[in-house]
Amino acid sequence: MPPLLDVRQLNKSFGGLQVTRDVSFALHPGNRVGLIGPNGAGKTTLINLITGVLSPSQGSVWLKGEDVSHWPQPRRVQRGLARTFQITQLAPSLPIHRQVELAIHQRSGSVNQMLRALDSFHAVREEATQILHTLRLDTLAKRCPVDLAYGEQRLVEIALAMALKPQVLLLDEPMAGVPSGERQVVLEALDTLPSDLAILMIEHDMDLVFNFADRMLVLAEGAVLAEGTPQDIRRHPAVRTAYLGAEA
Ligand SMILES: Nc1ncnc2c1ncn2[C@@H]1O[C@H](COP(=O)(O)OP(=O)(O)OP(=O)(O)O)[C@@H](O)[C@H]1O
Repeated sequence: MPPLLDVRQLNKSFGGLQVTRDVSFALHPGNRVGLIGPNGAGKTTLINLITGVLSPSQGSVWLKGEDVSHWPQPRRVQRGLARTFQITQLAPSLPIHRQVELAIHQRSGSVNQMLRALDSFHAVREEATQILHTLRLDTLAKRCPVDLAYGEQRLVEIALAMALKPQVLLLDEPMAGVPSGERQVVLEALDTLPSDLAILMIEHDMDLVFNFADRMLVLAEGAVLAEGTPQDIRRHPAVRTAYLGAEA
């Protein structure tokens, strides 16, 4: 079976500045891969190339055996790719259950259909309830993001991504801005994600990413500096010098 996500020798330049250099890696069902690198290493650019915000200068992106390098973002979502964002993108005053329902409607293409069987609305409601339950957000279903703690808002972002039924999930700094008292809730929710989902996590919180990932990818100056198990990466001399420094 082809990988769920296959990134092949990706290169991206902005004018004379090359920010992605020959990056290749693959994700298979159940993989938990951590993507780390110093500021400006090219992590966000790589995510943008994978999701279709940017087109590669060279190289290609494959989803389930199909070259999607020039597909628009929504078509990549339909093929099983979802992402969360570094900064929360939630509608502040819409109850979270509604937001998840809307994402499900969007996935199933029914958001613009005026005449629909009541049954299908019921099914969407049930599915939204299930997603919120899995992420332990059931008690907050009727609340709006504006009334939630920041860590809870990050979980709603993950719920919205899960409503797209992805096979590959890109988590862009899920802990960004989450106060220490709320981190455990986020950690526990990440553990509830389906085991066959392939996840690529960008995260500056080293403890989190090293615990979460079974494989690490280290970017430096746009290129893959090292790849391996978290244990290998902690010991890797070039990574220690270039990135982890005193933290290693
Ligand atoms: N649209 C653009 N035009 C020109 N240069 C860009 C553009 N987007 C990113 N860059 C440059 O590409 C390099 C990589 O940026 P990128 O945001 O991908 O890094 P990053 O690893 O995500 O950094 P951070 O951890 O700070 O978010 C940086 O030098 C940045 O200034």
